[in-house]
Amino acid sequence: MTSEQDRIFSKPLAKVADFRFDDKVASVFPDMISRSIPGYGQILHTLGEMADKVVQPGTRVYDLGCSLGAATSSIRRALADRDVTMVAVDNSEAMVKRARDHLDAFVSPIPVDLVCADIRDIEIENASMVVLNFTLQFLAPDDRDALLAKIYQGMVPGGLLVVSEKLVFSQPAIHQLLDDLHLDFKRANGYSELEISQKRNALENVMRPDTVEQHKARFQAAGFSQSDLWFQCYNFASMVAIK
Ligand SMILES: Nc1ncnc2c1ncn2[C@@H]1O[C@H](C[S@+](CC[C@H]([NH3+])C(=O)[O-])CC(=O)[O-])[C@@H](O)[C@H]1O
Ligand SMILES: O=C(O)C(=O)Cc1ccccc1
Repeated sequence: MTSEQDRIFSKPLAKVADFRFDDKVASVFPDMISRSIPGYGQILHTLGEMADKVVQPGTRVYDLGCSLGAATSSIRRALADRDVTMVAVDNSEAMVKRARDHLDAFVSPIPVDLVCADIRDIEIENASMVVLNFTLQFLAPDDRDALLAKIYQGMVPGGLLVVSEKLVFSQPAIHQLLDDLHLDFKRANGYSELEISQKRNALENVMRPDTVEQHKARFQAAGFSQSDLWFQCYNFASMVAIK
């Protein structure tokens, strides 16, 4: 369960391949994500606090695109001995393999059904909380509406959906400013210009962020009666939607 420093893009690459959640990425993931996403730790902590308020007994909590299970762990810790089942899903075998060890390291009576599957293919049932923590942006844009509709259908009344994402902005000067601040955040966390630009190229075809307006319209189209932003740092945000 050792986690190393992310140096994946530190050497010049002849050709930058599309970013994949493979073994190499999984082995450095905690370091990579905490040095890349401003507010990541704060968001994880708050997911636990939100769970404490909204999760209903006898229901399920879903963590979709769970990677190593960081959001699941935070929520599971906060829920202590509540009568709930957690379902954590990721389609990267490398991630799921390691997630098991991370989850086993914390003793809890709350069972976690850890599934290696595409979140577009799984059933969602009896959910009082669903988390998409930086996952929706990796889905083909055309598949996003259907996923949200499926989540809505599988939730109990009063259930909470949390969606954290990188954002883009329709106003170009705002976009530039917030993107620059994010790049400074990565520099301050020790990433070189080469690492930053090669990773950016690798993500170009794989991660397609939406505007906050697109997210809000999607929540509404899926049926959610209320939604809003609860956290933003630069071009990274987390939103809540309530059934
Ligand atoms: N269609 C899909 N089906 C299942 N999993 C998918 C799919 N597409 C992508 N993934 C998975 O979504 C995760 C996105 S990372 C989430 C961080 C985590 N939530 C965290 O709170 O630490 C975010 C990031 O790296 O920026 C990866 O593990 C992918 O394998
Ligand atoms: O690194 C970045 O610039 C990102 O936008 C976020 C990210 C973090 C971890 C894996 C993939 C993307």
